[in-house]
Amino acid sequence: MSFNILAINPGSTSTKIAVFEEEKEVFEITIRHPNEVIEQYACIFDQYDFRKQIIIDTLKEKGFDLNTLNAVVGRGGLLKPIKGGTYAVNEPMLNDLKKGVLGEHASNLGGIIANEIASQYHIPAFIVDPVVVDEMTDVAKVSGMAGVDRISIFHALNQKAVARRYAKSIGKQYQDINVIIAHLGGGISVGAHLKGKAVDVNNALDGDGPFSPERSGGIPIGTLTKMCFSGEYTLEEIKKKIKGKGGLVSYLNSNDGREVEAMIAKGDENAKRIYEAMAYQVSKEIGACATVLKGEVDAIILTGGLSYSKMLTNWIVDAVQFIAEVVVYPGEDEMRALAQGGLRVLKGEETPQIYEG
Ligand SMILES: Nc1ncnc2c1ncn2[C@@H]1O[C@H](COP(=O)(O)OP(=O)(O)OP(=O)(O)O)[C@@H](O)[C@H]1O
Ligand SMILES: CCCC(=O)O
Repeated sequence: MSFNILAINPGSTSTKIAVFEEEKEVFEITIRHPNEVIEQYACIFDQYDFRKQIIIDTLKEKGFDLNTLNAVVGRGGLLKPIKGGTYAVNEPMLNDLKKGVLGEHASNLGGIIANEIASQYHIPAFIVDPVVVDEMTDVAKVSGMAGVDRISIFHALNQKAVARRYAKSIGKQYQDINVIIAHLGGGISVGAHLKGKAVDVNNALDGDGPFSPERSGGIPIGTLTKMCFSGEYTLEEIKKKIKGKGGLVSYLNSNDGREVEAMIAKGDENAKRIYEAMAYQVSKEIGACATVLKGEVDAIILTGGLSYSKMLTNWIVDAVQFIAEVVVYPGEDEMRALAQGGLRVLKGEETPQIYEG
């Protein structure tokens, strides 16, 4: 018997859906949501009906028969910290996704919508490697200020998918290799993966690690603290400076690597300095991860949309190739990773994990 899986990946400006027949992608569709539509909703959960309906309508337009599905898999969101793997959607998870226990993220809707569609067709719903996957060692969690722990929030789904892909390419299992993975997207996360576990990674959502197209990354906290108490900014304004209007946006008013490269091509020296600084910070973070793995690194993997950029990846390769071979997997393969996570459970290769809440 072959299994059919619907994968749902809600992002900040789009919802991606894909149908897989086992490993084979039948189709993938990206439904874009213009800013003026998204802005009508006060919080992520308020978008639930609109996003669910648009998925069902799109599948109908495509002539796809939902009765042929064996499972629905959604990208999981800001749950309480959990270890990696495939999780069956359950009540504690739905409650936490609705409440946004760790905050608002479009992927909070993934599990909720997957569950709604799956229950109509009496099939299981799963989430796979949500952004809160936490495999950090105890020592990595110490921040330097009692009461403030370092937190693992990163592109777990894509990082683990590319780690498995690299392992397969060298005839090994993810559990047998040590890799450093830099996901270079709208947000940037750099993870040290030790034998199948992301034992250290920067929190890509909250002022930690390298800056990214839209996020500030870690910045000098003394200066930030003064800004916070200057009376010049509201809490919301400061949060926006860290996430949304930080990074490339704050310096160059663009979150698009291609636009920045066009500025550089026209001779804009400041654009070059900032873009190179982003590569510099990513390289430094990779160097830090090499120490976490005590120098035993099989490969450094660059992935995410910015990895399409030769300019950026060349700077990084130049700085870190002394550590290990650098492999570039541009873009992301999250839809396949979601489907594969569901498939591993349907085939009995993995037992679904239970979210305790
Ligand atoms: N060929 C390219 N050259 C330079 N930059 C590129 C290229 N293709 C995509 N990018 C940049 O990649 C970034 C988006 O990456 P990606 O699509 O992985 O992000 P996202 O999915 O929006 O966010 P995230 O990866 O954090 O979830 C943008 O800055 C985009 O301009
Ligand atoms: C933190 C991973 C997902 C994102 O960048 O939004």
